[in-house]
Amino acid sequence: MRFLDGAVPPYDLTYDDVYMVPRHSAVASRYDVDLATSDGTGATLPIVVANMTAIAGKRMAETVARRGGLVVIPQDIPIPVVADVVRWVKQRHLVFDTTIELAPEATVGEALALIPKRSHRAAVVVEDGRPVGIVTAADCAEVDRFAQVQQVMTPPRVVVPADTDARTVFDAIDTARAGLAVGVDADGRLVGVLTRTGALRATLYTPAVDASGGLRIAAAVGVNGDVADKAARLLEAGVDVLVADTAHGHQDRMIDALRAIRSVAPAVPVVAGNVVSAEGTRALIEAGADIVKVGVGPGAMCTTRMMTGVGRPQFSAVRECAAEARSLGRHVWADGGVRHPRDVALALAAGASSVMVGSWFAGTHESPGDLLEDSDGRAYKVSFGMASARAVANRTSAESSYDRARKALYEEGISSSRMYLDPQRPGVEDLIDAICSGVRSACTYAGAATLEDFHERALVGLQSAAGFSEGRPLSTSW
Ligand SMILES: NC(=O)C1=CN([C@@H]2O[C@H](COP(=O)(O)OP(=O)(O)OC[C@H]3O[C@@H](n4cnc5c(N)ncnc54)[C@H](OP(=O)(O)O)[C@@H]3O)[C@@H](O)[C@H]2O)C=CC1
Ligand SMILES: Nc1nc2c(ncn2[C@@H]2O[C@H](COP(=O)(O)O)[C@@H](O)[C@H]2O)c(=O)[nH]1
Ligand SMILES: [K+]
Repeated sequence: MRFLDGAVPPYDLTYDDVYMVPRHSAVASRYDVDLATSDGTGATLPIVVANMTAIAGKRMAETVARRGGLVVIPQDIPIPVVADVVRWVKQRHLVFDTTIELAPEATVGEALALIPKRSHRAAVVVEDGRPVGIVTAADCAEVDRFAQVQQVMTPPRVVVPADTDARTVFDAIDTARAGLAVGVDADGRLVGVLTRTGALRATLYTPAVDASGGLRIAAAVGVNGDVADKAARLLEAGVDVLVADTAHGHQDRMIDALRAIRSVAPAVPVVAGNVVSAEGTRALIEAGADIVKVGVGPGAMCTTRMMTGVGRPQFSAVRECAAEARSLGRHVWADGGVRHPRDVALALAAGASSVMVGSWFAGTHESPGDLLEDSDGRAYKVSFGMASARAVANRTSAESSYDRARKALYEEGISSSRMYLDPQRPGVEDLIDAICSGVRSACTYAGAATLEDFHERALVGLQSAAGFSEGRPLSTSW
Protein backbone atom coordinates (compact mmCIF):
# COMPACT_ATOMS: atom_id res chain seq x y z
CA MET A 1 0.00 0.00 0.00
CA ARG A 2 1.23 3.49 -0.68
CA PHE A 3 -0.17 6.96 -0.28
CA LEU A 4 -1.20 8.93 -3.36
CA ASP A 5 1.55 11.35 -4.53
CA GLY A 6 3.82 9.99 -1.79
CA ALA A 7 1.82 11.92 0.83
CA VAL A 8 3.09 11.71 4.40
CA PRO A 9 -0.02 11.96 6.62
CA PRO A 10 0.32 14.89 9.03
CA TYR A 11 -1.49 12.92 11.73
CA ASP A 12 -2.79 9.39 12.38
CA LEU A 13 -5.75 8.33 10.29
CA THR A 14 -8.89 6.36 10.73
CA TYR A 15 -10.96 4.64 8.03
CA ASP A 16 -13.08 7.72 7.32
CA ASP A 17 -9.92 9.78 6.67
CA VAL A 18 -8.87 7.74 3.63
CA TYR A 19 -10.06 6.49 0.25
CA MET A 20 -8.59 4.34 -2.52
CA VAL A 21 -7.87 5.43 -6.09
CA PRO A 22 -8.81 3.00 -8.90
CA ARG A 23 -5.89 1.50 -10.85
CA HIS A 24 -5.57 -0.34 -14.14
CA SER A 25 -6.96 -3.86 -13.71
CA ALA A 26 -6.43 -7.11 -15.57
CA VAL A 27 -8.90 -8.92 -13.29
CA ALA A 28 -11.91 -9.50 -15.53
CA SER A 29 -14.54 -10.32 -12.92
CA ARG A 30 -15.15 -9.70 -9.25
CA TYR A 31 -15.67 -13.46 -8.96
CA ASP A 32 -12.03 -13.95 -10.01
CA VAL A 33 -10.86 -12.43 -6.71
CA ASP A 34 -9.68 -14.96 -4.11
CA LEU A 35 -10.52 -13.71 -0.60
CA ALA A 36 -8.70 -16.52 1.27
CA THR A 37 -6.41 -15.40 4.08
CA SER A 38 -2.75 -16.38 4.24
CA ASP A 39 -2.38 -16.24 8.03
CA GLY A 40 -2.57 -19.97 8.73
CA THR A 41 -6.06 -19.92 10.28
CA GLY A 42 -7.63 -21.73 7.31
CA ALA A 43 -10.25 -19.01 6.80
CA THR A 44 -11.40 -18.57 3.21
CA LEU A 45 -12.74 -15.08 4.00
CA PRO A 46 -10.95 -12.28 5.86
CA ILE A 47 -13.68 -11.90 8.49
CA VAL A 48 -13.42 -12.79 12.18
CA VAL A 49 -16.29 -12.31 14.61
CA ALA A 50 -15.04 -10.61 17.80
CA ASN A 51 -14.99 -12.50 21.10
CA MET A 52 -17.93 -10.65 22.62
CA THR A 53 -20.60 -12.46 24.65
CA ALA A 54 -23.47 -10.59 22.99
CA ILE A 55 -22.22 -11.54 19.54
CA ALA A 56 -20.16 -14.73 19.29
CA GLY A 57 -22.14 -17.88 20.14
CA LYS A 58 -22.72 -21.22 18.49
CA ARG A 59 -25.21 -20.13 15.84
CA MET A 60 -22.87 -17.34 14.81
CA ALA A 61 -19.93 -19.78 14.75
CA GLU A 62 -21.77 -22.28 12.55
CA THR A 63 -23.09 -19.70 10.11
CA VAL A 64 -19.89 -17.68 9.68
CA ALA A 65 -17.56 -20.71 9.36
CA ARG A 66 -19.86 -22.18 6.71
CA ARG A 67 -19.11 -19.08 4.65
CA GLY A 68 -15.38 -19.25 5.36
CA GLY A 69 -14.89 -16.85 8.28
CA LEU A 70 -14.03 -17.52 11.91
CA VAL A 71 -15.79 -16.84 15.20
CA VAL A 72 -13.90 -16.38 18.46
CA ILE A 73 -15.82 -17.72 21.46
CA PRO A 74 -15.28 -15.27 24.37
CA GLN A 75 -13.05 -16.01 27.36
CA ASP A 76 -15.96 -15.46 29.76
CA ILE A 77 -17.70 -18.69 28.71
CA PRO A 78 -16.88 -21.65 31.02
CA ILE A 79 -14.58 -24.12 29.25
CA PRO A 80 -16.99 -27.13 29.46
CA VAL A 81 -19.58 -24.94 27.68
CA VAL A 82 -17.00 -23.94 25.05
CA ALA A 83 -16.24 -27.65 24.57
CA ASP A 84 -19.95 -28.35 23.93
CA VAL A 85 -20.13 -25.49 21.44
CA VAL A 86 -17.01 -26.71 19.58
CA ARG A 87 -18.35 -30.27 19.40
CA TRP A 88 -21.72 -29.02 18.12
CA VAL A 89 -20.20 -26.66 15.52
CA LYS A 90 -17.93 -29.39 14.17
CA GLN A 91 -20.92 -31.67 13.63
CA ARG A 92 -22.76 -29.12 11.47
CA HIS A 93 -23.51 -29.83 7.82
CA LEU A 94 -21.29 -27.85 5.43
CA VAL A 95 -24.16 -26.86 3.13
CA PHE A 96 -27.53 -27.25 4.90
CA ASP A 97 -28.41 -24.93 7.77
CA THR A 98 -29.32 -26.38 11.16
CA THR A 99 -33.08 -26.64 11.51
CA ILE A 100 -35.38 -25.46 14.26
CA GLU A 101 -37.13 -28.77 14.92
CA LEU A 102 -40.54 -29.03 16.53
CA ALA A 103 -42.74 -31.99 17.44
CA PRO A 104 -46.25 -31.89 15.89
CA GLU A 105 -47.69 -31.22 19.37
CA ALA A 106 -45.44 -28.17 20.00
CA THR A 107 -47.39 -24.95 20.37
CA VAL A 108 -47.57 -21.99 18.03
CA GLY A 109 -46.17 -19.91 20.90
CA GLU A 110 -43.04 -22.09 20.99
CA ALA A 111 -42.67 -21.84 17.21
CA LEU A 112 -42.92 -18.04 17.33
CA ALA A 113 -40.27 -17.85 20.05
CA LEU A 114 -37.81 -20.01 18.08
CA ILE A 115 -38.30 -18.94 14.45
CA PRO A 116 -36.44 -15.56 14.81
CA LYS A 117 -33.32 -17.44 15.97
CA ARG A 118 -32.52 -18.45 12.40
CA SER A 119 -32.36 -16.34 9.26
CA HIS A 120 -34.28 -18.94 7.26
CA ARG A 121 -37.30 -17.94 9.40
CA ALA A 122 -39.01 -21.34 9.54
CA ALA A 123 -39.27 -24.40 11.77
CA VAL A 124 -39.54 -27.97 10.54
CA VAL A 125 -42.08 -30.26 12.17
CA VAL A 126 -40.53 -33.68 12.67
CA GLU A 127 -42.00 -37.10 13.46
CA ASP A 128 -39.63 -40.04 14.07
CA GLY A 129 -36.80 -37.85 12.74
CA ARG A 130 -38.58 -37.30 9.40
CA PRO A 131 -39.86 -33.88 8.19
CA VAL A 132 -43.65 -33.74 8.02
CA GLY A 133 -44.30 -30.01 7.83
CA ILE A 134 -42.97 -26.47 7.75
CA VAL A 135 -44.09 -23.61 9.97
CA THR A 136 -43.34 -19.95 9.35
CA ALA A 137 -44.31 -16.86 11.35
CA ALA A 138 -46.95 -16.11 8.69
CA ASP A 139 -48.57 -19.53 9.35
CA CYS A 140 -48.84 -18.59 13.03
CA ALA A 141 -50.35 -15.13 12.55
CA GLU A 142 -53.74 -14.67 14.19
CA VAL A 143 -53.61 -18.21 15.59
CA ASP A 144 -54.12 -19.06 19.26
CA ARG A 145 -50.65 -19.36 20.89
CA PHE A 146 -51.65 -22.70 22.44
CA ALA A 147 -52.69 -24.24 19.11
CA GLN A 148 -50.43 -27.09 18.00
CA VAL A 149 -48.08 -26.59 15.07
CA GLN A 150 -49.52 -29.61 13.27
CA GLN A 151 -52.70 -27.54 12.82
CA VAL A 152 -50.89 -24.71 10.98
CA MET A 153 -47.95 -26.43 9.25
CA THR A 154 -47.76 -26.91 5.48
CA PRO A 155 -46.16 -29.96 3.86
CA PRO A 156 -42.51 -29.46 2.77
CA ARG A 157 -42.60 -28.69 -0.97
CA VAL A 158 -38.98 -29.37 -1.84
CA VAL A 159 -37.34 -32.38 -0.19
CA VAL A 160 -33.91 -33.35 -1.52
CA PRO A 161 -31.12 -35.75 -0.55
CA ALA A 162 -28.68 -33.65 1.49
CA ASP A 163 -25.83 -34.48 -0.88
CA THR A 164 -27.62 -32.87 -3.85
CA ASP A 165 -25.44 -30.24 -5.42
CA ALA A 166 -26.34 -26.69 -4.35
CA ARG A 167 -27.07 -25.42 -7.87
CA THR A 168 -29.65 -28.20 -8.36
CA VAL A 169 -31.27 -27.32 -5.01
CA PHE A 170 -31.37 -23.65 -6.05
CA ASP A 171 -33.18 -24.55 -9.27
CA ALA A 172 -35.61 -26.86 -7.44
CA ILE A 173 -36.57 -24.12 -4.95
CA ASP A 174 -36.85 -21.57 -7.73
CA THR A 175 -39.05 -23.77 -9.90
CA ALA A 176 -41.33 -24.70 -6.99
CA ARG A 177 -41.38 -21.05 -5.79
CA ALA A 178 -40.84 -22.52 -2.35
CA GLY A 179 -39.34 -20.76 0.66
CA LEU A 180 -36.74 -23.42 1.26
CA ALA A 181 -35.64 -27.00 0.60
CA VAL A 182 -35.52 -29.67 3.27
CA GLY A 183 -32.45 -31.93 3.08
CA VAL A 184 -32.78 -35.56 4.18
CA ASP A 185 -30.45 -38.57 4.48
CA ALA A 186 -30.87 -41.95 2.76
CA ASP A 187 -33.50 -42.97 5.37
CA GLY A 188 -35.53 -39.80 4.85
CA ARG A 189 -34.35 -38.31 8.16
CA LEU A 190 -34.00 -34.55 8.48
CA VAL A 191 -30.48 -33.19 7.89
CA GLY A 192 -31.13 -29.46 7.49
CA VAL A 193 -32.74 -26.74 5.42
CA LEU A 194 -31.51 -24.56 2.60
CA THR A 195 -33.11 -21.36 1.33
CA ARG A 196 -32.75 -20.16 -2.24
CA THR A 197 -30.15 -17.61 -1.09
CA GLY A 198 -28.44 -20.26 1.02
CA ALA A 199 -28.13 -22.49 -2.06
CA LEU A 200 -26.70 -19.58 -4.04
CA ARG A 201 -24.21 -18.86 -1.26
CA ALA A 202 -23.16 -22.50 -1.16
CA THR A 203 -21.98 -22.11 -4.76
CA LEU A 204 -20.03 -18.91 -4.02
CA TYR A 205 -18.36 -19.44 -0.64
CA THR A 206 -16.01 -22.16 0.63
CA PRO A 207 -16.51 -23.29 4.25
CA ALA A 208 -13.55 -22.97 6.64
CA VAL A 209 -12.91 -26.59 7.59
CA ASP A 210 -10.34 -28.48 9.66
CA ALA A 211 -8.43 -31.61 8.57
CA SER A 212 -11.42 -33.80 9.53
CA GLY A 213 -13.87 -31.71 7.52
CA GLY A 214 -15.47 -30.01 10.57
CA LEU A 215 -16.14 -26.26 10.62
CA ARG A 216 -13.33 -24.25 12.18
CA ILE A 217 -13.72 -22.27 15.38
CA ALA A 218 -11.50 -20.08 17.59
CA ALA A 219 -11.67 -19.37 21.31
CA ALA A 220 -10.23 -16.66 23.53
CA VAL A 221 -8.29 -16.94 26.77
CA GLY A 222 -7.59 -14.00 29.05
CA VAL A 223 -4.25 -13.31 30.70
CA ASN A 224 -5.22 -14.14 34.28
CA GLY A 225 -5.28 -17.48 36.13
CA ASP A 226 -3.70 -20.68 34.86
CA VAL A 227 -3.49 -19.71 31.20
CA ALA A 228 -1.60 -22.87 30.11
CA ASP A 229 -4.27 -25.08 31.65
CA LYS A 230 -7.10 -23.13 29.99
CA ALA A 231 -5.33 -23.25 26.63
CA ALA A 232 -4.72 -27.00 26.96
CA ARG A 233 -8.40 -27.62 27.75
CA LEU A 234 -9.52 -25.53 24.78
CA LEU A 235 -7.19 -27.45 22.48
CA GLU A 236 -8.47 -30.73 23.85
CA ALA A 237 -11.99 -29.51 23.05
CA GLY A 238 -10.91 -29.13 19.40
CA VAL A 239 -10.46 -25.36 19.10
CA ASP A 240 -8.56 -24.50 15.90
CA VAL A 241 -7.18 -21.05 16.81
CA LEU A 242 -6.37 -19.61 20.26
CA VAL A 243 -6.75 -15.90 20.96
CA ALA A 244 -4.97 -14.38 23.98
CA ASP A 245 -6.92 -11.22 24.59
CA THR A 246 -6.69 -8.31 26.97
CA ALA A 247 -7.27 -4.56 26.73
CA HIS A 248 -3.57 -3.65 27.06
CA GLY A 249 -1.72 -6.39 25.22
CA HIS A 250 1.74 -4.87 25.49
CA GLN A 251 2.25 -5.86 29.15
CA ASP A 252 4.22 -8.50 31.06
CA ARG A 253 1.13 -10.54 31.89
CA MET A 254 0.44 -11.01 28.18
CA ILE A 255 4.05 -11.96 27.42
CA ASP A 256 3.90 -14.56 30.22
CA ALA A 257 0.47 -15.76 28.99
CA LEU A 258 1.79 -16.19 25.46
CA ARG A 259 4.78 -18.19 26.63
CA ALA A 260 2.43 -20.38 28.69
CA ILE A 261 0.14 -20.91 25.69
CA ARG A 262 3.04 -21.74 23.41
CA SER A 263 4.27 -24.37 25.88
CA VAL A 264 1.04 -26.35 25.38
CA ALA A 265 0.14 -25.22 21.85
CA PRO A 266 3.18 -25.44 19.62
CA ALA A 267 1.17 -26.01 16.43
CA VAL A 268 -2.14 -24.11 16.39
CA PRO A 269 -2.23 -20.49 15.26
CA VAL A 270 -2.03 -18.18 18.29
CA VAL A 271 -3.43 -14.65 18.13
CA ALA A 272 -2.64 -12.03 20.78
CA GLY A 273 -3.58 -8.41 21.52
CA ASN A 274 -4.49 -5.70 21.65
CA VAL A 275 -1.72 -3.34 20.63
CA VAL A 276 -1.44 -0.31 18.32
CA SER A 277 2.34 0.12 17.92
CA ALA A 278 5.16 -1.56 16.02
CA GLU A 279 6.92 -2.07 19.37
CA GLY A 280 3.89 -3.87 20.86
CA THR A 281 3.51 -5.99 17.73
CA ARG A 282 7.14 -7.09 17.85
CA ALA A 283 6.94 -7.91 21.57
CA LEU A 284 3.92 -10.21 21.10
CA ILE A 285 5.44 -11.92 18.07
CA GLU A 286 8.70 -12.50 19.93
CA ALA A 287 6.69 -14.03 22.79
CA GLY A 288 5.06 -16.50 20.38
CA ALA A 289 2.11 -14.86 18.60
CA ASP A 290 1.49 -15.77 14.95
CA ILE A 291 -1.09 -13.03 14.57
CA VAL A 292 -1.35 -9.76 16.51
CA LYS A 293 -4.71 -8.15 17.19
CA VAL A 294 -4.62 -4.41 16.53
CA GLY A 295 -6.99 -1.80 17.93
CA VAL A 296 -7.31 0.19 21.12
CA GLY A 297 -10.44 2.24 21.37
CA PRO A 298 -12.11 2.00 17.92
CA GLY A 299 -14.78 -0.50 19.04
CA ALA A 300 -18.41 0.61 19.01
CA MET A 301 -18.93 -0.56 22.63
CA CYS A 302 -15.61 0.91 23.77
CA THR A 303 -15.16 3.93 26.03
CA THR A 304 -11.38 3.54 26.50
CA ARG A 305 -10.46 6.67 24.56
CA MET A 306 -12.97 8.78 26.46
CA MET A 307 -11.90 7.35 29.81
CA THR A 308 -8.14 7.40 29.27
CA GLY A 309 -7.20 9.37 26.15
CA VAL A 310 -5.36 6.22 25.08
CA GLY A 311 -5.66 4.49 21.71
CA ARG A 312 -4.80 5.31 18.12
CA PRO A 313 -6.83 5.98 14.97
CA GLN A 314 -7.33 2.56 13.50
CA PHE A 315 -6.13 2.86 9.89
CA SER A 316 -2.68 4.12 10.97
CA ALA A 317 -2.50 1.58 13.81
CA VAL A 318 -3.22 -1.30 11.42
CA ARG A 319 -0.77 0.01 8.81
CA GLU A 320 2.13 0.38 11.26
CA CYS A 321 1.53 -2.93 13.06
CA ALA A 322 0.98 -4.85 9.79
CA ALA A 323 4.26 -3.52 8.39
CA GLU A 324 6.10 -4.67 11.51
CA ALA A 325 4.41 -8.08 11.55
CA ARG A 326 5.12 -8.60 7.85
CA SER A 327 8.79 -7.78 8.37
CA LEU A 328 8.82 -10.65 10.89
CA GLY A 329 6.84 -13.03 8.63
CA ARG A 330 3.69 -12.73 10.76
CA HIS A 331 0.23 -11.15 10.47
CA VAL A 332 -2.26 -8.80 12.11
CA TRP A 333 -6.03 -8.76 12.53
CA ALA A 334 -7.63 -5.30 12.45
CA ASP A 335 -9.92 -5.30 15.49
CA GLY A 336 -12.79 -2.86 15.94
CA GLY A 337 -14.50 0.14 14.41
CA VAL A 338 -15.88 -1.56 11.29
CA ARG A 339 -19.21 -0.02 10.27
CA HIS A 340 -19.23 -0.33 6.47
CA PRO A 341 -17.80 -2.80 3.93
CA ARG A 342 -15.31 -0.05 2.95
CA ASP A 343 -13.71 -0.25 6.41
CA VAL A 344 -12.93 -3.95 5.85
CA ALA A 345 -11.44 -3.15 2.43
CA LEU A 346 -9.29 -0.36 3.90
CA ALA A 347 -8.02 -2.55 6.77
CA LEU A 348 -6.98 -5.20 4.24
CA ALA A 349 -5.33 -2.54 2.08
CA ALA A 350 -3.41 -1.39 5.17
CA GLY A 351 -2.02 -4.91 5.49
CA ALA A 352 -4.32 -6.84 7.86
CA SER A 353 -4.77 -10.52 7.02
CA SER A 354 -8.27 -10.45 8.49
CA VAL A 355 -10.70 -8.00 10.04
CA MET A 356 -12.62 -8.46 13.28
CA VAL A 357 -16.23 -7.36 13.43
CA GLY A 358 -18.22 -7.16 16.65
CA SER A 359 -21.12 -4.76 17.17
CA TRP A 360 -22.23 -4.62 13.54
CA PHE A 361 -23.01 -8.34 13.78
CA ALA A 362 -24.82 -7.97 17.12
CA GLY A 363 -27.90 -6.81 15.20
CA THR A 364 -28.48 -10.11 13.38
CA HIS A 365 -30.58 -13.23 13.86
CA GLU A 366 -27.45 -15.26 14.63
CA SER A 367 -26.19 -13.26 17.65
CA PRO A 368 -27.07 -14.96 20.95
CA GLY A 369 -29.51 -12.41 22.38
CA ASP A 370 -33.29 -12.41 22.12
CA LEU A 371 -34.91 -10.39 19.37
CA LEU A 372 -36.70 -7.40 20.92
CA GLU A 373 -38.90 -4.67 19.47
CA ASP A 374 -38.83 -0.97 20.32
CA SER A 375 -41.97 1.15 20.65
CA ASP A 376 -41.97 1.76 16.86
CA GLY A 377 -41.88 -1.99 16.18
CA ARG A 378 -38.24 -1.96 15.00
CA ALA A 379 -36.38 -5.18 15.80
CA TYR A 380 -33.14 -4.96 17.79
CA LYS A 381 -30.81 -6.93 20.05
CA VAL A 382 -28.95 -5.72 23.10
CA SER A 383 -25.17 -5.57 22.88
CA PHE A 384 -22.56 -4.73 25.51
CA GLY A 385 -18.78 -4.28 25.72
CA MET A 386 -16.47 -6.87 27.25
CA ALA A 387 -15.02 -4.27 29.63
CA SER A 388 -18.46 -2.89 30.57
CA ALA A 389 -19.84 -3.06 34.12
CA ARG A 390 -22.16 -5.83 32.91
CA ALA A 391 -19.34 -7.98 31.48
CA VAL A 392 -17.01 -7.35 34.42
CA ALA A 393 -19.77 -8.37 36.86
CA ASN A 394 -20.28 -11.63 34.91
CA ARG A 395 -16.57 -12.34 34.65
CA THR A 396 -15.87 -11.80 38.34
CA SER A 397 -18.98 -13.50 39.76
CA ALA A 398 -16.89 -16.19 41.52
CA GLU A 399 -14.59 -13.66 43.26
CA SER A 400 -14.95 -12.10 46.72
CA SER A 401 -17.30 -9.21 47.12
CA TYR A 402 -14.32 -6.91 47.85
CA ASP A 403 -12.46 -7.96 44.68
CA ARG A 404 -15.60 -7.51 42.62
CA ALA A 405 -16.12 -4.03 44.01
CA ARG A 406 -12.48 -3.13 43.20
CA LYS A 407 -12.74 -4.43 39.63
CA ALA A 408 -16.08 -2.72 39.07
CA LEU A 409 -14.30 0.64 39.26
CA TYR A 410 -12.58 0.07 35.92
CA GLU A 411 -15.36 0.27 33.42
CA GLU A 412 -14.32 0.86 29.78
CA GLY A 413 -17.36 -0.21 27.81
CA ILE A 414 -21.07 0.30 27.28
CA SER A 415 -23.32 -2.05 29.27
CA SER A 416 -26.38 -1.83 27.10
CA SER A 417 -26.69 -0.69 23.53
CA ARG A 418 -29.45 -1.35 21.00
CA MET A 419 -28.20 -2.83 17.75
CA TYR A 420 -31.06 -2.66 15.24
CA LEU A 421 -31.51 -5.34 12.61
CA ASP A 422 -31.28 -3.91 9.12
CA PRO A 423 -34.62 -4.96 7.56
CA GLN A 424 -32.80 -5.51 4.22
CA ARG A 425 -29.97 -7.46 5.88
CA PRO A 426 -31.22 -9.10 9.08
CA GLY A 427 -28.88 -12.11 8.99
CA VAL A 428 -25.12 -12.18 9.45
CA GLU A 429 -24.78 -13.81 6.03
CA ASP A 430 -26.54 -10.81 4.46
CA LEU A 431 -23.88 -8.59 6.03
CA ILE A 432 -21.12 -10.98 4.94
CA ASP A 433 -22.51 -10.83 1.38
CA ALA A 434 -22.32 -7.04 1.50
CA ILE A 435 -18.77 -7.06 2.91
CA CYS A 436 -17.52 -9.62 0.40
CA SER A 437 -19.10 -7.80 -2.50
CA GLY A 438 -17.47 -4.56 -1.33
CA VAL A 439 -14.07 -6.17 -0.85
CA ARG A 440 -14.16 -8.13 -4.14
CA SER A 441 -15.07 -4.96 -5.94
CA ALA A 442 -12.36 -2.96 -4.14
CA CYS A 443 -9.81 -5.58 -5.21
CA THR A 444 -10.75 -5.27 -8.90
CA TYR A 445 -10.66 -1.45 -8.64
CA ALA A 446 -7.07 -1.89 -7.43
CA GLY A 447 -6.32 -4.54 -10.09
CA ALA A 448 -5.78 -7.26 -7.47
CA ALA A 449 -6.79 -10.93 -7.69
CA THR A 450 -5.74 -11.85 -4.13
CA LEU A 451 -5.60 -10.06 -0.78
CA GLU A 452 -1.80 -10.00 -0.97
CA ASP A 453 -1.98 -8.27 -4.38
CA PHE A 454 -4.54 -5.89 -2.93
CA HIS A 455 -2.23 -4.81 -0.10
CA GLU A 456 0.61 -4.49 -2.62
CA ARG A 457 -1.35 -2.40 -5.14
CA ALA A 458 -3.62 -0.25 -2.95
CA LEU A 459 -3.18 3.47 -3.61
CA VAL A 460 -4.60 5.46 -0.72
CA GLY A 461 -5.46 9.15 -0.52
CA LEU A 462 -6.33 11.39 2.43
CA GLN A 463 -9.70 13.12 2.52
CA SER A 464 -11.47 15.83 4.50
CA ALA A 465 -14.76 15.27 6.31
CA ALA A 466 -16.41 16.83 3.23
CA GLY A 467 -14.73 14.20 1.04
CA PHE A 468 -16.10 11.41 3.21
CA SER A 469 -19.55 12.95 3.27
CA GLU A 470 -19.57 13.26 -0.56
CA GLY A 471 -19.28 9.47 -0.75
CA ARG A 472 -22.42 8.86 1.28
CA PRO A 473 -25.58 8.00 -0.65
CA LEU A 474 -28.60 10.30 -0.40
CA SER A 475 -31.91 8.62 0.29
CA THR A 476 -33.91 11.85 -0.10
CA SER A 477 -33.23 14.96 -2.15
CA TRP A 478 -31.26 17.88 -0.76
N1 LIG B 1 -9.63 -3.20 22.09
C1 LIG B 1 -9.89 -2.39 23.06
O1 LIG B 1 -9.81 -1.17 22.93
C2 LIG B 1 -10.29 -2.91 24.39
C3 LIG B 1 -10.81 -4.17 24.52
N2 LIG B 1 -11.29 -4.61 25.72
C4 LIG B 1 -11.83 -5.98 25.78
O2 LIG B 1 -12.46 -6.21 27.02
C5 LIG B 1 -12.21 -7.54 27.49
C6 LIG B 1 -11.69 -7.51 28.90
O3 LIG B 1 -10.37 -7.10 28.88
P1 LIG B 1 -9.58 -6.54 30.16
O4 LIG B 1 -10.22 -5.33 30.68
O5 LIG B 1 -8.19 -6.46 29.74
O6 LIG B 1 -9.84 -7.64 31.28
P2 LIG B 1 -9.02 -8.92 31.76
O7 LIG B 1 -9.93 -9.69 32.60
O8 LIG B 1 -8.37 -9.57 30.61
O9 LIG B 1 -7.90 -8.35 32.75
C7 LIG B 1 -6.82 -7.55 32.36
C8 LIG B 1 -5.63 -7.72 33.33
O10 LIG B 1 -4.62 -6.79 32.96
C9 LIG B 1 -4.38 -5.87 34.07
N3 LIG B 1 -4.25 -4.52 33.50
C10 LIG B 1 -3.19 -3.71 33.66
N4 LIG B 1 -3.39 -2.56 33.01
C11 LIG B 1 -4.61 -2.63 32.44
C12 LIG B 1 -5.39 -1.75 31.65
N5 LIG B 1 -4.95 -0.54 31.31
N6 LIG B 1 -6.60 -2.14 31.24
C13 LIG B 1 -7.10 -3.35 31.57
N7 LIG B 1 -6.41 -4.24 32.34
C14 LIG B 1 -5.17 -3.87 32.76
C15 LIG B 1 -5.58 -6.01 34.98
O11 LIG B 1 -5.19 -5.82 36.33
P3 LIG B 1 -5.93 -4.73 37.26
O12 LIG B 1 -7.43 -4.93 37.02
O13 LIG B 1 -5.52 -5.08 38.62
O14 LIG B 1 -5.47 -3.41 36.78
C16 LIG B 1 -6.02 -7.46 34.76
O15 LIG B 1 -5.29 -8.33 35.54
C17 LIG B 1 -11.28 -8.17 26.47
O16 LIG B 1 -12.07 -8.93 25.58
C18 LIG B 1 -10.68 -6.99 25.76
O17 LIG B 1 -10.33 -7.25 24.41
C19 LIG B 1 -11.22 -3.85 26.83
C20 LIG B 1 -10.75 -2.56 26.77
C21 LIG B 1 -10.18 -2.01 25.56
N1 LIG C 1 -12.58 -0.62 25.18
C1 LIG C 1 -13.42 -1.64 24.96
N2 LIG C 1 -13.30 -2.34 23.82
C2 LIG C 1 -14.14 -3.34 23.66
C3 LIG C 1 -15.12 -3.66 24.58
N3 LIG C 1 -15.79 -4.74 24.13
C4 LIG C 1 -15.21 -5.07 22.98
N4 LIG C 1 -14.22 -4.23 22.68
C5 LIG C 1 -13.35 -4.22 21.52
O1 LIG C 1 -14.13 -3.90 20.36
C6 LIG C 1 -13.89 -4.86 19.36
C7 LIG C 1 -15.05 -4.97 18.40
O2 LIG C 1 -15.27 -3.73 17.79
P1 LIG C 1 -16.66 -3.35 17.07
O3 LIG C 1 -16.54 -1.92 16.69
O4 LIG C 1 -16.75 -4.24 15.87
O5 LIG C 1 -17.74 -3.62 18.04
C8 LIG C 1 -13.59 -6.12 20.15
O6 LIG C 1 -12.95 -7.11 19.42
C9 LIG C 1 -12.74 -5.57 21.27
O7 LIG C 1 -11.42 -5.37 20.88
C10 LIG C 1 -15.24 -2.88 25.75
O8 LIG C 1 -16.11 -3.08 26.62
N5 LIG C 1 -14.37 -1.86 25.89
K1 LIG D 1 -15.19 3.83 20.44
